[in-house]
Formats: sequence, structure tokens, C-alpha cells
Amino acid sequence: MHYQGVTNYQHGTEAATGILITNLGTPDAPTKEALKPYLKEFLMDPRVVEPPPARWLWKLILNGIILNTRPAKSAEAYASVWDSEGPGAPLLNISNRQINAVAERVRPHFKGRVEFALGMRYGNPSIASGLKELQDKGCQRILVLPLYPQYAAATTASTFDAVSAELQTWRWLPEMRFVNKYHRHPGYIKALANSIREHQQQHGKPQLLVMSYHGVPQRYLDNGDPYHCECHVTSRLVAEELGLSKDEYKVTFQSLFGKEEWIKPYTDATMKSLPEKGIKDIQVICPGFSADCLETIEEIDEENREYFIEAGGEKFSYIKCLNDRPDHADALATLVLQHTQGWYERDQFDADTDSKERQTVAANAKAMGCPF
Ligand SMILES: C=CC1=C(C)c2cc3[nH]c(cc4nc(cc5[nH]c(cc1n2)c(C)c5CCC(=O)O)C(CCC(=O)O)=C4C)c(C)c3C=C
Ligand SMILES: [Fe+2]
Ligand SMILES: [Fe+2]
Repeated sequence: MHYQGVTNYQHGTEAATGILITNLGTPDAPTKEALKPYLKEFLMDPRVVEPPPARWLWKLILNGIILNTRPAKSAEAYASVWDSEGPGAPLLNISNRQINAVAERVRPHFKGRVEFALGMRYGNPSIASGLKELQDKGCQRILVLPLYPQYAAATTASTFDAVSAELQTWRWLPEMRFVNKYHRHPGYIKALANSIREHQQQHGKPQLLVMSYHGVPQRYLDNGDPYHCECHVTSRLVAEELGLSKDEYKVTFQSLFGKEEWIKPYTDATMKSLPEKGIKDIQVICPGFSADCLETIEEIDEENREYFIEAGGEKFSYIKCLNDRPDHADALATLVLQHTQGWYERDQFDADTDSKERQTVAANAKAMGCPF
């Protein structure tokens, strides 16, 4: 193994802090050619499709069936949302705006240098490229913030896997921190409640507020994944913040994949059954998605809207994700500052960042036989 070292290092350079903001990722283009490698990377991740009894069988099914049919279907869905949030994939555009908004808020609190990078778990820019970008900028401390408010092995742990896989190739490891979840963070809950209140000032109050989260297989919950409970905690806290009673909101799970049972109730089945129960005016929010993407814009606002209306529903409105709302950026900036405690105020005391000490080290380095 040849470990990658920091060969462009220069003594005397200030050590910076890096913030790697990550999300799931998106294909490079809304075409079946671009969808194939993206879906392959996604569906070969053992955290996403946890090994069924035989892995060779999954490979066969994936390469032989799924990757020959799904790319074209998914590409069509992506094409319908492409450019809806600026030129390109919505998730990528919004992620870039989120990073700028968070950086603007975090920077003034840092005495030393702080750098930001984006890393997508699948597709580009990758987590490896984001980490390298921070390393190139001299970051000796890195905080990883996956924009998944609720922890799931399929998302959060998979991000950790990708980070550690990259770091296993590095010689000089940075000091690392990792945000595990923020499903009950007061800033996040308040931003969700604000966005619902603002929506209702414009559109009125519905009979029911549906909070739809991405699902996971029931098997993962049975095996001890906390995701399901954290979705319910977020929903309860948002309802408390809004003063909603239990029958004024409902938690559902969307985006099923494959044939096995996923956590329930399903969003699509709920949409099809609400009207016959007399509930014909609903609002839907997706609190588990920090940015609008295919699964919200196309699946909720298009597909599930249609299910609801076709079943006799009268009023359906979709409440956008928190995206780059100022209160969301405030919440994420607070989260970053909470998780970088001892880092942002520390340059006064740290030999690596104290400017006088750095000059002394740089002046002595050559004499001591250091190539840097
Ligand atoms: C927010 C949390 C998410 C969890 C938990 C999650 C689990 C999960 N997802 C799949 C399969 C697919 N998901 C796809 C898209 C997608 N998933 C999330 C988030 C979570 N997934 C997002 C934000 C997106 C949208 C990305 C975008 O580009 O906009 C897709 C690809 C799209 C498609 O072809 O339909 C698949 C496939 C599984 C199997 C899983 C849990 C085990
Ligand atoms: Fe997903
Ligand atoms: Fe639970």
C-alpha cells in the first residue's frame, strides 16, 4: 500500500479547519448512460442493499435486470425535474447554495481559516474529492456533516464508510469529527415549523399535515436501525412546536425499492386512501430531505399528488424542503459551531496555528533536515 502523503506541505502554513458537507448524490445528467454508473454505485453499496443471502445472486440481478431497465425509467423522471432549481440536478444546485449560506454564517466565528467542500456519497463531486479538496487547502481538522437529519445505516453510516475508505489511503490523517444526526436539533425543528407556518399563511390550514420520510426495509428496523424512531421524534417535535394534535398530522414513508416489506405506512397507499376517509385537503412536507430532489419534486409533488387527486382528493399542496432558507442555514451553522468547539476558538493556543510559533518552526525546519 502506498499511502498518499501531503508532499506540498510547507512549514509555517496555518492549519485550517475543513467542513465537509455531504448528501446522497445525483447523476451527472438525466440520461440512461449517466444513470447506470450512478445507480450501480448506489445499489452495490452493502449499506443500501444489505447482503441478501447470496451476494453473487444480487450482482447477477443488478447487472442482468435492474441496470438494464431502471436507468431509462429513472432518467425520464430526472429529466422532468432537471433545471427546476437552476441549471442541472436540483440536489446539486441546492447543496451548493446551502454550503455558501452555511459558510457565510460560520466564517465570522472562526479565528483561524475554515474551508468548506461538498461531497456526494454517490456520483460527483465525490466524498473522496471533497476530502482531498480540504486536504489541499491545508485542513488538519475536518468535520463531516451529512445532511441527513435522521440517522440511518443506509445513509449516515454509508457516508462514514466512504469517508473512512478514503482516509485509509492517506498517510497524514486530519483530526476527524462526524455529525451523526440532528433530528431533534431546536434550530432544525424551528425551521421546519416556520416553513409550515409560512406555507399556511399563504395557503390556509389543511385537514391533515402529512410528514413523508424516505423509507427503509422493515428488516433494517427489526435489526436495530434507529431511523424509524428518529423520524417519529422529529415529527412529534414539529407538531408540538405548531400545537398540532395527533389527528392533525400523519407520518408516512415513501420511495419503496424492491419487493420486500418497507416501514409503514406507505406514503402512496396513504394518498390513495385518505379521500375515502373524508380527508380531501392535505399539505405534505418531507422533513428527512434537507434539499429538494427527485424523491420530493417528482415523487411527492407530481406522482403522489396525482394519486391523491385521482382518489378524490381536492386540495394538495407540497411544502418545499428547507433547502437554503436562512433559518435552515442558521440551524446548520449552529450545528457546525457546536461540533467544532475547541477548534474555532483555538488558534490562539495551538502551536500549529499560532503565527509566531509557525514562523519559528518554518525557520528551523530546513536546518533540522526536513524537506518541507
Ligand atoms: C433521506 C434519506 C434517504 C434514505 C434513508 C434512503 C434509503 C434508500 N434509498 C434507496 C434507493 C434509492 N434512492 C434513490 C434516490 C434518493 N434517495 C434519497 C435519500 C434517502 N435514501 C435521495 C435524497 C434521493 C434522490 C437523489 C436525487 O438525485 O435527487 C434512488 C435513485 C433514484 C431512482 O432511480 O429512483 C434509489 C435507487 C434504498 C434502497 C434505500 C434504503 C435501503
Ligand atoms: Fe433513497
Ligand atoms: Fe421505532
